[in-house]
Amino acid sequence: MSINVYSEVKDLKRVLLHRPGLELENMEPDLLEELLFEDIPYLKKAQQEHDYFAEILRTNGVHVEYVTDLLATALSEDEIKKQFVKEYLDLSEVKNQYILEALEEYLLSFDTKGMINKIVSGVRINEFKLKKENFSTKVRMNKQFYLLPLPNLYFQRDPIAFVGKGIVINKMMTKARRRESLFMKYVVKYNKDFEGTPIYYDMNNHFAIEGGDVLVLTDKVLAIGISQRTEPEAVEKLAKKLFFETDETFDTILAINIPKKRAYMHLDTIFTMVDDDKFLAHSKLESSLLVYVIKKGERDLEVIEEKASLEEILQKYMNNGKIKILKCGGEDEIAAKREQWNDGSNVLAIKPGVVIAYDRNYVTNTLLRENGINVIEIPSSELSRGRGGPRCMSMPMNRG
Ligand SMILES: NC(=[NH2+])NCCC[C@H](N)C(=O)O
Repeated sequence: MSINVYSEVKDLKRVLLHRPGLELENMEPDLLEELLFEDIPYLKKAQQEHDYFAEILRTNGVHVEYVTDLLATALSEDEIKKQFVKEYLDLSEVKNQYILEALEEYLLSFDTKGMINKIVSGVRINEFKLKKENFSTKVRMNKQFYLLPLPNLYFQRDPIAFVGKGIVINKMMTKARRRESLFMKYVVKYNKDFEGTPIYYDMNNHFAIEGGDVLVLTDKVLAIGISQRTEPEAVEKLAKKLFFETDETFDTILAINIPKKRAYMHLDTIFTMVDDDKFLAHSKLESSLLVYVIKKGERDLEVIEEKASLEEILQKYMNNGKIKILKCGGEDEIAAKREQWNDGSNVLAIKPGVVIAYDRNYVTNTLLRENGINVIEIPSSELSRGRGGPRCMSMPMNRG
């Protein structure tokens, strides 16, 4: 199977998801901020909503894969499984040797699927007794978890990004999510289905980048948000890699400087592509933006600073005078803010002009329809509580 992502809107053929599970039941109010949630979704409903989303994808001809299944296949050999657990624990906050040894033993006592589920849902302090204890273990264990859950895993958009025929394995900005990238790193390395997939960025790099900031506009142009989660150094490194060390067709990156705040989190929180010439964006984004246009020069990157509306910049660099930006929530300021908050701008295109959107954002969805977009709605009362929409919940592997 080869990766093929040269567009945000072309026919979606294969996609990566994670069905939310017990990790949501290990969230409690005191942990919410650290775990990047504002509220606790009700698991049973969240799963029903997620299954509906997956089914809509399937009925539209998209092959759905679950990251935990791909990982289980990758970890089928004991040695690889052990190596994964070691690397996973290295990325966690646990430093105490006795606790590390005990955790390793505990995790490896499960079969592979069970172990992966455990890693995702988190390990509570009361799950097992330490064989060796000392003063520091006592202090360290004065909390609820050895390993915190990964409640954000259902936002498969962020830990990696498939770009062209390769993969960007992200160094994630927050501690809460950093461990997530390891899943697909192991899949690409050890799951035969992904053999030969080139790696364009690795999570061991120092600078952060997250998939929600990476949009593949055409086979030439990428848009990457410089945001709360993605640093300019990471964009620069990726640009050099793509332009000069691969045979990819990309020659332009629009590095869009967006406010470094939670409401703007990733570029795709405020801006998604819905058709060959139509985008949906946060209503406040339209005016003037600073965009660094990174071009493939002869031997080095060439950077031009553009200060104009996003519409003008897209028209110019995508070479399409017809490009139009629709506003999330339309002209109604309150609706714009409400629907933006519930990821009204974060839709997933499955074909040019066909998108999957949360049903709750009805003002935006109506506006999309008035502009000729076919909107397929999915239920959203629980999934939306994690502040991510259909695009955040999915990672395309093949479009075309
Ligand atoms: N691509 C996205 N917009 N992802 C949204 C992720 C939301 C998640 N709770 C976080 O804070 O990381």
